Amino acid sequence: MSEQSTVKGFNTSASEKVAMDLASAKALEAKISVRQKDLIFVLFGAGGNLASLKLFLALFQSFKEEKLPANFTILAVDLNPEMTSGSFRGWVRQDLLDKGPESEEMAAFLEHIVYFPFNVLTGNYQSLKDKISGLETERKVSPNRKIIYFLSLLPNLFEPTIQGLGQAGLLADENARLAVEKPFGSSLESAQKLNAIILQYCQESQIYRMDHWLGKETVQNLLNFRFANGIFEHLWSRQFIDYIEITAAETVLVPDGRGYVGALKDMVVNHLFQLICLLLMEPPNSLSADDIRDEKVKLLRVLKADPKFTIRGYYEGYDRTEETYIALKLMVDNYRWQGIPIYVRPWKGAKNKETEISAHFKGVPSTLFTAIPNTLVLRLQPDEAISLTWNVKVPGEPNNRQKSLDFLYNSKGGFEETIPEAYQTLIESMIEGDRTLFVRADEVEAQWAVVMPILNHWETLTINNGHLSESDIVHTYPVGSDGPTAANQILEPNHKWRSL
Ligand SMILES: NC(=O)C1=CN([C@@H]2O[C@H](COP(=O)(O)OP(=O)(O)OC[C@H]3O[C@@H](n4cnc5c(N)ncnc54)[C@H](OP(=O)(O)O)[C@@H]3O)[C@@H](O)[C@H]2O)C=CC1
Ligand SMILES: O=C1O[C@H](COP(=O)(O)O)[C@@H](O)[C@H](O)[C@H]1O
Repeated sequence: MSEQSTVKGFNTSASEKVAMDLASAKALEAKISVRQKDLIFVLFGAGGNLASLKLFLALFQSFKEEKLPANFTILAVDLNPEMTSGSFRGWVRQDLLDKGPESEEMAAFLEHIVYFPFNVLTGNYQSLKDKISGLETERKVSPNRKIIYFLSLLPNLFEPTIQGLGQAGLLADENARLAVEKPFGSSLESAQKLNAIILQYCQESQIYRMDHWLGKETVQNLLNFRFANGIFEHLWSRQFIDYIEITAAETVLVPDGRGYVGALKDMVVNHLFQLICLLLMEPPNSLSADDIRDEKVKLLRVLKADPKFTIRGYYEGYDRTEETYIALKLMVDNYRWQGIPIYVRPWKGAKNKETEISAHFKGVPSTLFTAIPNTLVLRLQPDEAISLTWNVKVPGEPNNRQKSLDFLYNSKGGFEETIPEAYQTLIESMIEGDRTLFVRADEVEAQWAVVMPILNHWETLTINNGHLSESDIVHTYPVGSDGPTAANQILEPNHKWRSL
């Protein structure tokens, strides 16, 4: 009989324990190897929103958890020529204090930041190169250090920056990595152009295209949910599922700043398509970055959008043109999913922030019971959870009542671990050189190809011909609502949006 011990409430056999010990030893080995290789993290747009909201916090958290190399420097690049390393550190310090308590590690972390004023459009990249060489000497950085160029810039600055870095020879270095924030282009053509420019100067293996949703634990958990549990995968097809619904409701309104591109380009062509891929793709041959991405691309190539099944909206009081709401009916033209609608609807100005996937199962034949079909809800944020509705007999009555069986992804569900911020996970993966959570060039292009029929159709619309169909009108909706009611028109009979 095998020796049993209890780990977090589960019985664990000796062989399972050995496997767990080996996994922890491997993780420790990876951590040690990351800490031993020096790092220069060149952050373009270091004074911007994303840096302030997420990036410095993520870097600081990794620093506290000793997941950054012992010798690392953050070269913070931004426009302001008045700023010095001292004043910039003060800005970052205040930013961190706005989000959490003072801690003894903060001063030590800030010492690793050096500010460099540089205009990516007009600057001389040789001066950036010299700055980096100077830091390497000053800070005794080893010649085989890693260097990450992280473009936290508005998209119109990606191409000139990559060209500048490339022409200065900064990307030719085999230890150089390039991280590019979304959006990757604004159409298939522009995405192809951006990819071509990137690939002119780098190998695909050096590139980390960021979609921060891939760093979310609940998004990663989609693979575990599907491929580590025997029960659902057998039901995961057109035979048992009636339709799938993805809701991404945000309370925030469109920020005043620049760069909002509308719900389709901002949310669907990256975050929501990534969810759809992980949810519907075939099992990958392995968990390697390329095996997973191969399956995602295969799925994207059969994902179909139709402008006729699209509803656009913007919230009342909005004074710009890009839609703040979109609802789409998508179809997957393959053996497993043919005929099953995938409805998606992201919007801003919702009552609550909620991101969830609902798989609505087919009902039972109605000869014995009247029952509500089962729904499996994967709740990605906030209050991460998995919930299954089922029908149960009401005591003393012949009827059924719908109940739900809930698993909470927190301490109540048996997880004491804190869920890391997506950007922390992504930055650590990038340092380790693991590209699983990043988007490949062909994946980006396949994503854009799905929505091109919609974008092309929108281009051809003449707004004032008086005969616009529902799918061509941009509907309004009140802030705090579930979006325009016109979204019901793209649903097939007996399908319903879940109410929030
Ligand atoms: N904010 C967010 O929550 C998210 C953002 N993203 C993506 O991250 C990227 C950055 O977004 P965000 O931080 O919001 O943008 P911001 O405009 O806030 O930040 C960009 C920074 O770059 C600076 N900058 C502008 N022009 C130049 C230049 N020519 N040379 C050097 N620096 C320059 C800006 O300075 P100045 O302000 O003085 O112009 C600013 O500090 C975008 O691609 C966005 O789509 C992705 C996910 C979420
Ligand atoms: O990339 C983006 O994502 C956010 C939503 O991300 P979340 O982590 O807060 O769920 C969205 O508000 C923003 O418009 C978009 O660019």
